[in-house]
Amino acid sequence: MSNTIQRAEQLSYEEIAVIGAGAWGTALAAVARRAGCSVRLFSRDAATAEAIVNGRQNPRYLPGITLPEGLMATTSLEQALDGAEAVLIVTPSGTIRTVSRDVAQFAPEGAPLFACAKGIEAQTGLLMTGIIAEEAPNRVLGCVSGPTFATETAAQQPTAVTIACTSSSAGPVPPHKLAAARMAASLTTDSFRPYVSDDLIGVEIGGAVKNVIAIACGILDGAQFGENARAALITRGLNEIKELAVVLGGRRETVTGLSGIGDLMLTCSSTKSRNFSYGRQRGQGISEADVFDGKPVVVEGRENAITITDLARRYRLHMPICEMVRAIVEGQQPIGEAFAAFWAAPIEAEPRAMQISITHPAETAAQEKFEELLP
Ligand SMILES: NC(=O)C1=CN([C@@H]2O[C@H](COP(=O)(O)OP(=O)(O)OC[C@H]3O[C@@H](n4cnc5c(N)ncnc54)[C@H](O)[C@@H]3O)[C@@H](O)[C@H]2O)C=CC1
Ligand SMILES: O=C(CO)COP(=O)(O)O
Repeated sequence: MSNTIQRAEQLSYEEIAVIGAGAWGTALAAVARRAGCSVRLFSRDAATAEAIVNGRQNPRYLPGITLPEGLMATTSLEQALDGAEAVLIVTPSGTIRTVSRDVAQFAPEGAPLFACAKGIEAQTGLLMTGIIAEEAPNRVLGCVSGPTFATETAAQQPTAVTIACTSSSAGPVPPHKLAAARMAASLTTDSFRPYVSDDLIGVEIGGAVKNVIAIACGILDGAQFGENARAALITRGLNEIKELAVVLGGRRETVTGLSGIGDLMLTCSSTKSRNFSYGRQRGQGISEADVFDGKPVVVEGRENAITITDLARRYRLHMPICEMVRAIVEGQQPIGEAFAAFWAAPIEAEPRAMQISITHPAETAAQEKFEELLP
């Protein structure tokens, strides 16, 4: 056993509750269990809970992966949270308000709550921890984010994440710093490596915006625009993440970390990503109704293209890639037209955000070119 893991064991939480037994909740629960914690995983589906406890499998979300021994699962939220020293909330971003309201009822006082979903709420424009702060006040809040496909993490392939925390109170050891360090220790194994940060906003913005950029990259891939274009979108997308993070009070350098460029690179270049796959299918000409053969799949960037651009507009910040994805998912513009408008933006200094101009002379030619390439 390495020194790092021995040190981590001393700081680690003993009892952790994980809320949400989908792909990522189950993978994180498995990591915490392998790191030596006692873990109770809440599943709203009885068959999933039963399969985890008795078969060490989650056949619906992580087929073929053997989970660690002793991982408990339950359909009772109260039981999952009973005695928990820390809680990981791992349901899709659109459910975080109701889930955290329920969690607040049963989570022991003082237990920090960590958001593991990626997104921004419609109407309020709040990040995940902002929502949790409203529903579960007076708690230390944190998030776990980074380049992490659940299947790889659950199969114990090397994975690194950022854990960020904040709290309003201070002390000799600020409680949020301690919580971040303790959660990092609780998730440290030979294959899982957390890094800590105190820039909650910067970390959460990276996770939310990268899903939208991944849709854009998927569309390009599906329409066979080539890899030069993808590299350009990733780079310009990183700029959009940075601009929004900074405007909201996050730090520029966080964007160059795991939760920023790390997650952006991963999600924008792999069909393991649901957001990238969704975009790819749309780029191949598959209609909104027929993507994923009509099956319900969590594609947060679709909704977040709207929530993020709404938020950016409030701050008079222009996010051209997110605006383009919004125009496509809302059906305001056909894909070729939306890309052409984006691509024909006036030339300006590279570090600045690009501006869309509907009068740019290159627009018509670019639009024709893109329409030619599209199916
Ligand atoms: N799958 C992945 O590789 C990763 C996912 N994430 C994030 O984790 C979050 C969850 O995603 P996944 O686990 O992949 O989704 P998933 O679709 O695999 O599972 C979602 C789970 O949440 C449960 N759920 C939905 N609504 C609920 C509610 N109201 N109460 C209790 N449980 C509820 C579902 O029953 C299901 O078990 C998302 O925000 C996603 O962005 C983050 C990193 C990696
Ligand atoms: O967040 C993820 C990887 O870090 C998972 O991405 P998708 O939701 O696109 O599958």
